[in-house]
Amino acid sequence: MVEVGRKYVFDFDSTLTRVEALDVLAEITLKDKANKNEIISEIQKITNLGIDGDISFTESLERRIKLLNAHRDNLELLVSELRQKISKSIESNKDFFHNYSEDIYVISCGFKEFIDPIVKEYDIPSSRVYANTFKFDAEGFIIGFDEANVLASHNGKIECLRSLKLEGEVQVIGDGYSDYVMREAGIADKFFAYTENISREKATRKADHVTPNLDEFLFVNDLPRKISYPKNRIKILLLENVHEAAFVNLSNEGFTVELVKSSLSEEDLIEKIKGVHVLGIRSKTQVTKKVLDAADKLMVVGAFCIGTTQIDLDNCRRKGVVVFNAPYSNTRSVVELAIGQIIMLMRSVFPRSMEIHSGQWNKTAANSREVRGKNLGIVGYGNIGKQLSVLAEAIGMRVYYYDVADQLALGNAVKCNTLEDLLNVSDVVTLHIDDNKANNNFIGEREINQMKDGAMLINLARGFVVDIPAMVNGLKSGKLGGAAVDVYPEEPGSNGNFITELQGIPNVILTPHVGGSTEEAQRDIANFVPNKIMDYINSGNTVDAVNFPNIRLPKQINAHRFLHIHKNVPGVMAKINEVLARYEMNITGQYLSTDNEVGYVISDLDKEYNKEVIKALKRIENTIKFRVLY
Ligand SMILES: NC(=O)c1ccc[n+]([C@@H]2O[C@H](COP(=O)([O-])OP(=O)(O)OC[C@H]3O[C@@H](n4cnc5c(N)ncnc54)[C@H](O)[C@@H]3O)[C@@H](O)[C@H]2O)c1
Ligand SMILES: O=C(O)CC[C@@H](O)C(=O)O
Repeated sequence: MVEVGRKYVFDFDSTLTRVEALDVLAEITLKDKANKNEIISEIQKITNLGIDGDISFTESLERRIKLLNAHRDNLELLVSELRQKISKSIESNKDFFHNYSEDIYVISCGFKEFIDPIVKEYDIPSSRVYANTFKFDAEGFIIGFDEANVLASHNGKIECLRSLKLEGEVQVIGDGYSDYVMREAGIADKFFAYTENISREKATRKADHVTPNLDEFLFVNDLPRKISYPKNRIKILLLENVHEAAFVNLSNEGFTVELVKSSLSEEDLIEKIKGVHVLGIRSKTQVTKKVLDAADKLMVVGAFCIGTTQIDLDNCRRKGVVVFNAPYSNTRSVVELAIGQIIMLMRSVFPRSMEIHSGQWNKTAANSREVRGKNLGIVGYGNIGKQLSVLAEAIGMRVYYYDVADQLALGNAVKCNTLEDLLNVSDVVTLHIDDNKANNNFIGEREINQMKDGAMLINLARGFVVDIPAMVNGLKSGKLGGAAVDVYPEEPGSNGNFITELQGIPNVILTPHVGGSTEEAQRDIANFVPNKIMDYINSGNTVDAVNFPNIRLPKQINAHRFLHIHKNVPGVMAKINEVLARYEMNITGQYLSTDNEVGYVISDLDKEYNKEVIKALKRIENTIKFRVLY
């Protein structure tokens, strides 16, 4: 045991449990009352006034007990409900209460009738629980409390703790001002404001340390704990207005998350990335070598989109930074937009719409054609190209496709052996090739000339795949009958002014890179990518990482997990096992995956370990990153 003589004084309501017990009791006793909600909110109001010290505690207790109208028989159900409502990190660190039982006290203004049975399961005996007791009438109704108990009076916790005459450093852990006062009175040495369930400004402002969970408390005290590094210490920076569900998902997991609406320039990101463990971006933010060099803590980059060429994937890998993306979430959205654009272009809807906006009625069938029976050329038959193929056939189009990879035709789609074959035959050409830099100016003057006269060109892939001046010439000369462009060689980092040579050309639909920007897609991405991030941080899983050896692992129970990322050179694995053997660690599972440059080894170990083993593992030559999970 680390610190001899230190004493830990815990509050009960909203600290050891996620709730205020009297609120739960109110739910039980008032469940059949018509005005239940009103009474409960009145009780909560009174509870908060008492906790923050705005009314005397005695008054708060008296008023609540009257409103509660509870009976002794209700207490059994209350205890069983409270058992389900132990704070998450208290529950996961039950061993701490077991191992330090002698040094742990509960001082609460709640009631022993429900606190004792709960904390007993955490090895805190009734003799170290200081709390109020109820008074019952002859029929068993709760009619009051023992007024002689110091805890029934204002700031009673001070007197209670004083009377205990505890020796050694006394640390108080609680959510309320009434816990802080013990520190203010000089009887406790430190006050930890416990915010896992509620954050009370009055308590956090005064605290020596704000602890969002027990993991953090154990971490700062260097005490044994369930997870080696508290999640609240993991900083996540989300840029480019990613869907707020991502913020909610990651915050609920306990991480510290910051949301920024726009992308950041390289210079600003270099400044901001310091201390960040996880970076979330979309297509605009460039994660360059310089950014990575400035990133002292970075473990993961989450691309909340499909494309990843904005990220220096190789340098990420070399630095042990794992990159995830969302390869499927927005594909349907892009496909639906493509279908809409095909129809709008073929019917010349935008010129007709522009005319009428400027006060002109031009009812005509010129340049207005059905899509039924027309040839659609899909370039890039991947996740988007294939879905589009199916939907386009469903509205009667004949689909041709071209892909550098050997892709199986869906439905009646016809595979073209060359791009030229596809361009020659298509009434509409739509681009869905990936964001590989080799695709720069993939469609230029030569390719446009290979298209049918008056054919349409759609680019929903990446701006740089089309030579814009060639496209402009094609449109102005009439070679192209129209175009829809969603992506541009240079796109702004945030909303505002934007100039392109394509502006003002008839039958050209311009959208600001919104192919994947639907509520459905963004919400799906905001679940998908955070899940990947959490899985990596919590278990070490790298399944679906775009730049890293993939390992899928079960969550380990009752084991320690060491994650070792190293340069893939001969002998590292042997050295890892040599160190583990030297420290007599028993390996219960070991997983290795490598690529040309990097090796990723996960070792599960079944016993308490000497901290020196960690230093020794970090010292192994060619180590890139090392992390202990639990
Ligand atoms: N506009 C938007 O908002 C938006 C949204 C999502 C995706 N995208 C972009 O759409 C594109 C397609 O996405 P996906 O998920 O279908 O990708 P994918 O990787 O599943 O498919 C791309 C296909 O293109 C093929 N390909 C690559 N280069 C080629 C070339 N030179 N010639 C022929 N085929 C080639 C690949 O073999 C692959 O089959 C990507 O560039 C992506 O970034 C844009
Ligand atoms: O949302 C974005 O910024 C990019 C959308 C799209 O281009 C993608 O790569 O998924």
